[in-house]
Amino acid sequence: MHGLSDNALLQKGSFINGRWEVSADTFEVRNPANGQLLAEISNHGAEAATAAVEAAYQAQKAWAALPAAKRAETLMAWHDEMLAHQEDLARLLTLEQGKPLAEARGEIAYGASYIKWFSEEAVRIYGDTIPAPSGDKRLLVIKQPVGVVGSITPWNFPNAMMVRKAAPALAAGCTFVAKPASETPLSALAVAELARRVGLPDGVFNVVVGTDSAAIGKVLTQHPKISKFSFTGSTATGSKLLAQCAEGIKRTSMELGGNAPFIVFDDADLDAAIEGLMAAKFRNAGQTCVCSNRVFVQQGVYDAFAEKLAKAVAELTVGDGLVEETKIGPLINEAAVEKVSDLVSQSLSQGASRLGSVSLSAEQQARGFYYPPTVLTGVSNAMALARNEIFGPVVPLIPFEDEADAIAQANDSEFGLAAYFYSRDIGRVFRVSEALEYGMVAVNEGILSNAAAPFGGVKASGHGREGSKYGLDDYLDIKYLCLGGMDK
Ligand SMILES: NC(=O)c1ccc[n+]([C@@H]2O[C@H](COP(=O)([O-])OP(=O)(O)OC[C@H]3O[C@@H](n4cnc5c(N)ncnc54)[C@H](O)[C@@H]3O)[C@@H](O)[C@H]2O)c1
Ligand SMILES: O=C[C@H](O)CS(=O)(=O)O
Repeated sequence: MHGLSDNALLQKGSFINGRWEVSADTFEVRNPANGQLLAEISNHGAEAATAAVEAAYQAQKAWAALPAAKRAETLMAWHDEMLAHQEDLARLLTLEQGKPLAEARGEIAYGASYIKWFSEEAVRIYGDTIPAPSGDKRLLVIKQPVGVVGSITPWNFPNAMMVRKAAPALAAGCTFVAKPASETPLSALAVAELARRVGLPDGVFNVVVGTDSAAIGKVLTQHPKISKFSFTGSTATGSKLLAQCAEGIKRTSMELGGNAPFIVFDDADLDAAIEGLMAAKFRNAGQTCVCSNRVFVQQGVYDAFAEKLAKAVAELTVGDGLVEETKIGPLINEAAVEKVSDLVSQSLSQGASRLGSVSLSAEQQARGFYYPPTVLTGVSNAMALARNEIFGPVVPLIPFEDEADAIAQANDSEFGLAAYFYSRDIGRVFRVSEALEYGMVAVNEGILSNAAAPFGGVKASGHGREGSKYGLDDYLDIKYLCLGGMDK
């Protein structure tokens, strides 16, 4: 079915306590490229989420008591299975989310790299001894898993966003209850099937699927046996869920929305900047949290850069992600197309101009949720495209005068996730990197994400870090031990 080699990877129920649970009530998953029905998935809610949390709680102490090397071994087996089934996982991902197959393959490898990274970190959860203030004491610090983790993730990276949380959680000795987006549950369920095959103990990793995200979310943010909630999604939803977590003083990680500036100084290598922008903007048809959202170009190179960019964008092929030549797949749904269209219309009415665009075929206009890659010039930081996360293949070009102007405009946003700039001046590289109010800054580079790096934002883009040596801290509690009477 659906061209899979291993049809058992297409699961349709929730994965709770090591078992597949199905319900008569179902919801549809459809291909955004053509509306094809892919599967009817069990529509679970609060009851299933509660059962998953209880199972995770029962499993957590035994999982944490395993030697870290044993947890690491199981995680690596999970990693190996993901790569062994990379093609099927990528195909499922493209079918339900729409991104080109090559990008989907990349997402599977990216997700697996977090499992590998944290299988290696699992055996390096060190504590401290602290010089005591008096001879009768010894001071120690140990780190312990926070407990049961609830997780909710978005549709744009349906494999990697969930795995990027599960890997450190399980490595730390926590257990995990995930709710994927109902637009794209198949990828999460396939990962759960691989977890079952490698022998993750029952209850350690659970996936609950359903359309009543609020009901499931209430359990994952407020159940007494939930210790930590980790969310990736929009800032609006993150804010709601953070408030729900506050009632029970849950630990949280929030990976939220972005509005990335991409700054091209007049001393930049323009061809390198074009290459970097094409990567930073058009990945997943512009539907990533770190996509460049506002492109600031210094006046002296504005026209030359705009001309080069228009040529590069005109080469982009739009189509079904399963077609190897496709570079730009569909957006996730009709509402996403309408949102991008509205932002472009508003900005044009506010004075922007359309420099270039790619034509959609009659079929693409009739079926699927396609939006043509588009370049707009004469945009200002006050226009709708600059004030909102576009989440589509649209590039607004905004001119700037000098370094101070670029920094001021780039920082004029409530978001603070990723920022990019191109300059060959080492003094400018340090001045601008330090002045930008973002959690991540890429210099002369368009792709900054990898498992070794601390991924996360500041301001309305959230808190916490995923990946890197810092990533485990989000799933560990620090315990201070004070040993007295040591002089007797
Ligand atoms: N910072 C990051 O790492 C990162 C990564 C990917 C996406 N994002 C952000 O996610 C957004 C796009 O994803 P989206 O449209 O799916 O976001 P969204 O916030 O609408 O949905 C995210 C998840 O939250 C669930 N959800 C929605 N409302 C809920 C509620 N009231 N209670 C519980 N769960 C609820 C959804 O079902 C989905 O699983 C963009 O803003 C993007 O920037 C951020
Ligand atoms: O959309 C958000 C993802 O975190 C993007 S990335 O693949 O991690 O760069």
